[in-house]
Amino acid sequence: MRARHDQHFLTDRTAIQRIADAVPITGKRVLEIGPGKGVLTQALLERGATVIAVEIDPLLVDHLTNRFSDEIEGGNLILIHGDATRCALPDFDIVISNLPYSVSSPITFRLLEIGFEVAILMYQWEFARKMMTPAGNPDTGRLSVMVQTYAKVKPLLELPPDAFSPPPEVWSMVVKITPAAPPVWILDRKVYADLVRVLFSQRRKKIRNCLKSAAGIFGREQIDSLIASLDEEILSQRPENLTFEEFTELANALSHE
Ligand SMILES: C[S@@+](CC[C@H](N)C(=O)[O-])C[C@H]1O[C@@H](n2cnc3c(N)ncnc32)[C@H](O)[C@@H]1O
Repeated sequence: MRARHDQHFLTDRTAIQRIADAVPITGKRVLEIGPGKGVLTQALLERGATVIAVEIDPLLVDHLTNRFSDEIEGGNLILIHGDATRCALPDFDIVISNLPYSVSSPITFRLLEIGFEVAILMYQWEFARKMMTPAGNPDTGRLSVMVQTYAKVKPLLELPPDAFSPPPEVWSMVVKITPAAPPVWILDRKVYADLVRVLFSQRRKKIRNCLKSAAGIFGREQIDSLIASLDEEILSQRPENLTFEEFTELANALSHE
């Protein structure tokens, strides 16, 4: 049975230290999503960070409130009871979290939209691999294209199920995500995000048909003139075959200057 709220608590002491030491955090505002019982929170506080911890489970919020009453009172820990996919978040510099795996995707998209200096995040192993798959590869998808358009992702640590209690059924991977300028200038980031979403929602279709079915979003005239301007070589590709430059070229052609 899957644990409620993905509650698998990290017990491997070396892994906790390596995650907390992955980037310098003294004096930084660190967002931790899903602090659980607070093992990573403790390590982050010990390194001189101000931690903003967002936990969905009221029982764990009570536990954290008791465990860290001094740090909360001193302003070093801001504890938020809420759903990190949607609750209001104060400003932060860095994100360090052992994420709840069932909401990895919406949380990652949200963090990229908000922006951060660097993120050290633990994901389900397969999810992390997918995120690092380059464009133009059969395994690529909306997540990999969006993440790699705006950031560099580097693997840091792989963890077996027995690093957690209770052990999950899957392996985990910690990655470092560093925001970076897109390879090609994107005129309108919303249009780019909409286009990538639309293309990968029909990933088995060719680009011509994907674009035709997106007329409701971008306008019939815009889509017709884009299709008329494109080479057959692009129109007959599938989304997974496009490069970052080609996604940008299509999105820029649909953007208003
Ligand atoms: C994999 S556990 C990690 C716990 C802790 N960081 C650790 O390493 O031991 C995920 C944590 O995220 C919390 N959680 C699940 N969904 C959440 C959400 N949408 N927003 C905030 N916290 C969430 C769970 O209650 C749980 O404490």
